[in-house]
Amino acid sequence: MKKIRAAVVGYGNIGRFTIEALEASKDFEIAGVVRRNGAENKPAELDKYAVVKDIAELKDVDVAILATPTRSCEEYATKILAMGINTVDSFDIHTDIVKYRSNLMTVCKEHGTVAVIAAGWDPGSDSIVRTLMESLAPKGLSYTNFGPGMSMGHSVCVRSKAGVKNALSMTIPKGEGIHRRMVYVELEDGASLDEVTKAIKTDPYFAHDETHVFQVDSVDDVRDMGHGVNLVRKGVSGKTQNQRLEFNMSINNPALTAQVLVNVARASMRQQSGCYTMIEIPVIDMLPGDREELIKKLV
Ligand SMILES: NC(=O)C1=CN([C@@H]2O[C@H](COP(=O)(O)OP(=O)(O)OC[C@H]3O[C@@H](n4cnc5c(N)ncnc54)[C@H](OP(=O)(O)O)[C@@H]3O)[C@@H](O)[C@H]2O)C=CC1
Ligand SMILES: N[C@@H](CCCC(=O)C(=O)O)C(=O)O
Repeated sequence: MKKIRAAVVGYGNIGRFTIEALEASKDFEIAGVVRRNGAENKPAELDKYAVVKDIAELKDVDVAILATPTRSCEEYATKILAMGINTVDSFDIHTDIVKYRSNLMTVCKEHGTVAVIAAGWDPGSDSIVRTLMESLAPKGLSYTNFGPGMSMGHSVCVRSKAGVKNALSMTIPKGEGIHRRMVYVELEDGASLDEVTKAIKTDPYFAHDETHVFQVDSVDDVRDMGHGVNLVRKGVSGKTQNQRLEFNMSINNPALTAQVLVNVARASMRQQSGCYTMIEIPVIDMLPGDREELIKKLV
């Protein structure tokens, strides 16, 4: 059976774990890795792969897995979809997803391609769990409680601020879906902690949460990429009250995100052209293998 040829765009945390997830998936082959500086300082583990500056240098790519900062996803996706290549990403600014979907929908329809967006674990697999819980108890309240753990999106956001050399943003659950952000920054020489703190606290990633910023000598010394979630819903099925539903997971954040990206890359090959979030795709399309075998095993 023909393998799906995937390119990985961006080789940071999610990019590294995406290569591992692709290597572990028998139905994929790696077309190459796209990096801003191409093959310059190519890491040893990428020896057997093409590392290029532009995806146009790779042959027969079916799907590009965007492992870039969320704020760069739209630019990469728009360009790559227009080349006739599907894209998947883990865009995680919840309030901008509807607009992003609408923008990419137009590009996908014009070029006959598929984009799967907001496909990590939150947004992503948690979105599917929230949808399922809401269907099981249509009236009621759901809460998504993260961590404690490292938010990759918030850490990327802090690293993009002037004067920041490296950063870690920890998400601390305060209950009922409210979180505190504990941010650890390593500063460039001469950078002002006050100015960096102001830039962080006014960014939409942080503006709505209690946020504390601390300067450290080495982010590497304090970083741990573990994270997790506790999703709860208490509600009403039909006319019956007090239905309590819960989903928990404790994970390595980039490893889980990368696995989801590979799953939706596979699913992208099975959809009509258009832009999708994970709740719009049949979950079975995310798994490899024969459909009837999967039904026999899982249903
Ligand atoms: N939905 C979800 O559940 C989750 C979503 N995410 C999202 O994944 C994103 C990536 O996280 P992570 O892998 O930790 O980030 P990293 O900073 O480690 O990696 C991003 C990579 O993208 C490339 N890149 C392209 N454009 C830029 C740019 N303008 N600035 C910096 N790097 C750029 C770089 O690779 P190169 O140098 O090779 O070009 C860089 O290493 C986050 O922004 C987050 O929003 C993460 C976890 C969960
Ligand atoms: N999008 C998150 C994953 C979900 C956890 C989260 O949103 C948080 O810790 O704030 C991430 O980038 O790590």
